[in-house]
Amino acid sequence: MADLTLPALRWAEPPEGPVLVLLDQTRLPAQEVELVCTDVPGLVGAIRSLAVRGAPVLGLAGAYGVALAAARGYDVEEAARQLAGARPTAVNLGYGVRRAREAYLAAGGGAAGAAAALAEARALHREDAEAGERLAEFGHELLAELMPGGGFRLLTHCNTGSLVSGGGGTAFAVVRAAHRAGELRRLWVGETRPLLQGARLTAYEAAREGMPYAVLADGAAGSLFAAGEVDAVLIGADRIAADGSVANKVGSYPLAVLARHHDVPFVVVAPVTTVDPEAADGSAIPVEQRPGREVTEVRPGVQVAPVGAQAYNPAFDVTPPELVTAIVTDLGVVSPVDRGNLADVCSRSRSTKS
Ligand SMILES: CSC[C@@H](O)[C@@H](O)C(=O)COP(=O)(O)O
Repeated sequence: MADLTLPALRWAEPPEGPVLVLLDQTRLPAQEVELVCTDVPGLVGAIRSLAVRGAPVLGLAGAYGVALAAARGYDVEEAARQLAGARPTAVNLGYGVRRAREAYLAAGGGAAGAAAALAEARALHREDAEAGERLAEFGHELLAELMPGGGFRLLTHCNTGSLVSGGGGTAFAVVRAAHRAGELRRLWVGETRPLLQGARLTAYEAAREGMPYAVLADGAAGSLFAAGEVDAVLIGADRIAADGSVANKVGSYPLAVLARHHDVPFVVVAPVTTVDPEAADGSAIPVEQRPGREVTEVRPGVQVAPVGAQAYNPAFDVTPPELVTAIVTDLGVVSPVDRGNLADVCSRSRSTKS
């Protein structure tokens, strides 16, 4: 099977010095353009503008960002602080920064520290790709248990494919596994207002894979459920609290409510690096508020609301554990209402992070 995954980022060492090369996700699907980051402010800007986005790959960007700062002789502590603060919700960003920074310090800084930070970023990259393979396997098995016989009609939100990871992604990796097994009847792709990660990015990845997919306006999800057209919802996560509350792209929570009303499984797919055992519940998860113009404009400079309109633009919402059927992690599938089980995953996650 051809490898259709897209490298969201890569480290390169041209003669002018090391760089982090990003596939600029703000330009997809119209253009496949690379964005070359030579310094930390450039990378922080790319993270904030969503040129690179999605929880696991933010962890990689953070780790490579520390390696970049170290390799180019910048102040690594300041770089780590700026990178970790670039976006607040995805716990993976701080995790990636921390791992590379600790490797740098443990090697004594300088050139040895720079080499250690890069080696750590590369290790995280490999681990994330491996985690994606396990997510696909466990998630695919879960689909077969929930809906024996295949022919799945799956609804997803935002973008969770290879653009968000060092490998095949999270929820989209499960969809891909079902598709490759000939079991995907339809992938419903929520457009994901306001920045359209579903319509622009998930549809782009689905098209590359030759999946039977259709894009819907977010507001059309209700009538789609009512028509009995959805067998399961599969989404990713930016941070999962210890009680199983799931922060993900805004619009996920309404889908969970709809899924419960229509008795449809609502499944979250995320590596354990996305579990934050220090967040006791959803109220402890910081939700990023983004500029109102993302809502009042259809694209930069093209206003759809009256000039001066106020806007409410949280980037994420939090789904309470009682609405989540299952969380597929790379260590296994857990039910968030079974607290003991999730606590066990959290503690295994903690030991792999230390
Ligand atoms: C593994 S992908 C899970 C989430 O990171 C994804 O669904 C999401 O909400 C990304 O939001 P974004 O604002 O595009 O970074």
